[in-house]
Amino acid sequence: MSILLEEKQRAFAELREIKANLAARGWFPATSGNLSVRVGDFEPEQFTFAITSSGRDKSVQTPEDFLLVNEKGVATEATNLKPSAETLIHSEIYRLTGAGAIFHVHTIFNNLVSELYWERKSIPVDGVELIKAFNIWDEEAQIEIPILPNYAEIPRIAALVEDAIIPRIPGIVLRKHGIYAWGANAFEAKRHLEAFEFLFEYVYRSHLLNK
Ligand SMILES: CSCCC(=O)C(=O)COP(=O)(O)O
Ligand SMILES: [Zn+2]
Repeated sequence: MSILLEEKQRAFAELREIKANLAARGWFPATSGNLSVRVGDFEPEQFTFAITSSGRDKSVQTPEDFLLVNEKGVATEATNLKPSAETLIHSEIYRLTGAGAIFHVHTIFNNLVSELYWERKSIPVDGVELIKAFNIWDEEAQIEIPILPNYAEIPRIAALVEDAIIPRIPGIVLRKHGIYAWGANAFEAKRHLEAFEFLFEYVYRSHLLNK
């Protein structure tokens, strides 16, 4: 699949902007986190996406921050850059959802609630207005946000994604690790990520209040 230079530049510019925005909130501590945006045509078995390079300080902007990879996570252009260590999780989410963008961050609140609700394997949220950010408009909606184990081997986590995805919930949490939030495009993925983080803080604080 050939990607036009223009499409690549647009994707990198989008990632650069979202990276700076999320970094300003402190959502990439210690080089953690990764971001991707899909580029070009999509078929579940063949697609391309732009993703952050691995291990870099995501709070600084450099010419080496992003690269293009295919659905197997292999670079599609000659480069010395290494894609995110978690690229296979992005690939699997794209394959299964056809999303346009995926953002992954580690925060204190997503780590805390993933442990608090680990045995349940999902984080319950009841009747909070911001659930509407997921386009769920029922009054007093109740949702469950899935939690997966944080295995050291990324392919083992990727293999669990298919069974974990709940179609109306655009995110998955890894235990004591972080969240993957996605959307049809970068605007929607950011809205979803912000909603998840708001809800995690709400869930954690209400747990303390009810103790
Ligand atoms: C120091 S963070 C450990 C790896 C991780 O969870 C992460 O999100 C960043 O990995 P990447 O390879 O995308 O930099
Ligand atoms: Zn991570």
